[in-house]
Amino acid sequence: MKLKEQLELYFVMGSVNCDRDPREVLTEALEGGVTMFQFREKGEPCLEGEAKLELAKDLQKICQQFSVPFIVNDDVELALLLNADGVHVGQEDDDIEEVRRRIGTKLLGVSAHNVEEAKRAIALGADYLGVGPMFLTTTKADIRKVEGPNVLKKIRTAGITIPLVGIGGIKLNNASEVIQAGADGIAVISAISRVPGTARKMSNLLRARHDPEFVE
Ligand SMILES: Cc1ncsc1CCOP(=O)(O)O
Ligand SMILES: C=C1C=NC(C)=NC1=N
Repeated sequence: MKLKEQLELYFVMGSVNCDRDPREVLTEALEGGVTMFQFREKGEPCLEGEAKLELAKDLQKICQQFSVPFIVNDDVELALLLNADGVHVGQEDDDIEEVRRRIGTKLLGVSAHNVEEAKRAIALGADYLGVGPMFLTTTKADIRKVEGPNVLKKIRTAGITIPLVGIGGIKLNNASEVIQAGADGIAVISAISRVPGTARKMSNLLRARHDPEFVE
């Protein structure tokens, strides 16, 4: 399966984003049609050390049962220890070239906020970009200015064809807007982690656009 297809419904989550056992939340999300998963253990009070490692191992096993890629946010050490399928880093995180050197051919996702950051990430070896925040969100404390889906159009107009997901405040009622603006998929935290059944609804919505009689 091509990376653009794998990025269609990208669930990002950590224990902080869950009101119940993250293992149950992930299993239900994967049953609902999530196509890629990122373990992002951030915020207050996030797990560390042994507890973080144990949860990561369990979530990776669940992804393997569904043959869905398991990506680790920021923690390159953990990604290598688990032989994860890839890492996702921010523009400011460890220098992107250094991360690429350490992970070899594993997937490298980089956050980008505008065209200039998108170009920089690509030059440094990104395989896909996470662009946002698309809409207002309280899930991430230190979000940059909300540029909206328009920034996706600008990136595509700049001739950038790399696989892209939008992220930030994406819900069932605004997901289509992100795709129409040029994203290959959507990256979602709370809409899926806190509301059972949302993954299935988003999956159906996203897949419908490939149906022949689909009219936008
Ligand atoms: C990690 C991240 N990066 C930009 S916004 C965001 C949080 C997205 O969370 P939610 O899907 O709950 O709005
Ligand atoms: C900040 C982020 C942006 N995009 C993605 C896919 N994941 C992230 N953690």
